[in-house]
Amino acid sequence: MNLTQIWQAALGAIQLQTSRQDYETWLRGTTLLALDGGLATVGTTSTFHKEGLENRFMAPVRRSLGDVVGYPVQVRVVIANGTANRIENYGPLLELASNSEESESSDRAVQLDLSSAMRTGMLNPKYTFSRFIVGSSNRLAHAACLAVADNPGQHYNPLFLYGGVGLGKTHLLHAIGNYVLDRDPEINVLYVSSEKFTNDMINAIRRQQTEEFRMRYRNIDVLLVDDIQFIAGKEGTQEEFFHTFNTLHSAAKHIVISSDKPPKAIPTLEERLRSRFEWGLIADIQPPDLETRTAILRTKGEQMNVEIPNEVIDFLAHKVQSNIRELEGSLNRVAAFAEQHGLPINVEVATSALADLLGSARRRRITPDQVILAVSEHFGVDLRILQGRGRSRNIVVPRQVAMYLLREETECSLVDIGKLLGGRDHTTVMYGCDKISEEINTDNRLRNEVLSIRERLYNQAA
Ligand SMILES: Nc1ncnc2c1ncn2[C@@H]1O[C@H](COP(=O)(O)OP(=O)(O)OP(=O)(O)O)[C@@H](O)[C@H]1O
Repeated sequence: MNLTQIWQAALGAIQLQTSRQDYETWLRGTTLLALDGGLATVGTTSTFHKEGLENRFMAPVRRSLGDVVGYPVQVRVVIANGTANRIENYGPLLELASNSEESESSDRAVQLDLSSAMRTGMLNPKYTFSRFIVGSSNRLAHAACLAVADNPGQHYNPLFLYGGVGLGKTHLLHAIGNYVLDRDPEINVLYVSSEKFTNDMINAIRRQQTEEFRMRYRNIDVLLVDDIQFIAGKEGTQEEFFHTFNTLHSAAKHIVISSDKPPKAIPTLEERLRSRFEWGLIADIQPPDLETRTAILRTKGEQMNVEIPNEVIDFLAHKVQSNIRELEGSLNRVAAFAEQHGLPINVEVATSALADLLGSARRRRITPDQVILAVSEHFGVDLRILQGRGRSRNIVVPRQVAMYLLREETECSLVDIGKLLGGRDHTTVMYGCDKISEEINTDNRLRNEVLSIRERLYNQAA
């Protein structure tokens, strides 16, 4: 076995003993760099991750590695950049991303000279690359946007960004526009939401100005379209956008599109548009990890010129996990609350300022029994059958949904889940979790079932 294979095998064993969140945060981006005379060198991405691994995971890492190689090993952790496999596949992009000094200085220029933003009339001068914190959740999207901004019309055309609410899609679209204009004010950049595109088109038809509308949209060098999912189901808009897309693309003009889901998962999107959206590069933005949330809070605090103690940053970063807009909002709220009441910023004050938000976070303390019961009631499947050995078809999906929700909503490991659901093997559990997690992207009915069980769980625990 080579180092990668040894590490994959060891990680597989560690994954069984840790919660999903811990695995994703501390172990996923690591690599085995060397194994020499019983000393294993494990690479991770930051001091923060190194300390986390050393403090919490040395025993399982040593044990699992020892089991794989068949002799006892000592482990040391080092910081090695670019360890995540997914990222290594994008070497040229990363080079650009790490070499972004130039973009930072030009971003500063954009902030000082607001005139370029005024000229376009719609770019937010604060949404620049230098104000965008990069972490494992958005590294690919950021690197791809920087590559496009550096050479519009060249690679990754179209660039399709997708991700959940408040994760930075709009910020990145504006950052491309700001960067491009800062370098060359003559370039014709247009940022538009798909709703605005639709309204412009409807107005043009009403006023019999469709030629002007087409001229406007088809003479652009860099077209940035936000929230394309709203175009779904609107046949006339899709038709018009299809022609706009073709005209721009064939003239080597750049198109960057954002959406809350990948092209395949946008319902009622015409096939010819879907396939075009897949021509270039599709990059996702995931919810930020703890390290990125911490960095965002630190930077926002500095930008607000307010000193935020580390324990408050840590507190907020743990409480608000899935939406950067909410993360920023919580920081603003704490600062405003402290100022309003003449109090210092500390964890106690933050707890008071965010009382309602923390109420909703408490809801998330869900037990495995609650999950199994909620799934059983939702699908009308007897608890004993759900937790039994039977494999009839009508049980398989509810049981896989239970596996998925136990993995997502509780601290259960794959092995624990297997025990709860009829003494199943961890690979069966992993297969079930992966299957549901993929299918809810494309199967609306299943997604709604999972959402409604989740809602029931959150309401119960509130
Ligand atoms: N990586 C980041 N670094 C710094 N700030 C960020 C980052 N990601 C998002 N933000 C900030 O979070 C807020 C929400 O981001 P944005 O509006 O770009 O999200 P979005 O993905 O477009 O959301 P929506 O789906 O609601 O349109 C903005 O103020 C943005 O500046």
